[in-house]
Amino acid sequence: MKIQLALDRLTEEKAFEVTAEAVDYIDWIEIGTGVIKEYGVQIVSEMKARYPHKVIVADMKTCDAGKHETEQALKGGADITTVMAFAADQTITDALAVAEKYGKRVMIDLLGVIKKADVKHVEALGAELVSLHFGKDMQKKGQMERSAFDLLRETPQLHVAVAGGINEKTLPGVVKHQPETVIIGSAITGSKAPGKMAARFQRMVKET
Ligand SMILES: O=C([C@H](O)CO)[C@H](O)[C@H](O)COP(=O)(O)O
Repeated sequence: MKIQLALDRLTEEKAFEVTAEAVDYIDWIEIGTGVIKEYGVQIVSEMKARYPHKVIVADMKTCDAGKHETEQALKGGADITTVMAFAADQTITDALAVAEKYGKRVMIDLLGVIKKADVKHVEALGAELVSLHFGKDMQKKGQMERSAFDLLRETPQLHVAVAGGINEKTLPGVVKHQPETVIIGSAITGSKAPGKMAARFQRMVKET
């Protein structure tokens, strides 16, 4: 199981500082949506230049202009870019076509999706990687339900990442479902010792 470090709500300086501390214990580095909005795709390029051997995820959360935004992210150095599942079919297929051209990937963000049929639909469009996502604002009023994974029951071929308030307490419940990737943001970036915290998550993932 891989760990994707989500760099959200951080200054550029802090994002690189946290990454430097945590990088040995994580697999994928995500440049969060807000960080991209603040600094542009340039920060994705800088992260790739700094860590060429790491998979860089640009959390673009594209919901329109799929071709253009996917080009921006992947040409900018991302290995994976995110597109919202609720986007138009054309947005998703355009993004997937660009990713194929570059030999890279699109992660379809299932934020807000509640029907298995919608997951089947994005799979039918060609998606192979999705993220089960309990959003930041949703986290203000609760946490990911244990039943969240039911959404993926009819699409077992999909590669799955899981995100949304994952911390030391909730990680075991997530790991039980054996997603390929756990996306962890604030539990690492908000820690006083991000490196130690990332190492702890790595141990937990390996042991469970
Ligand atoms: O995608 C995310 C969110 O929508 C903010 O852009 C986060 O990367 C994801 O939720 C992981 O962060 P934490 O919830 O802080 O672990």
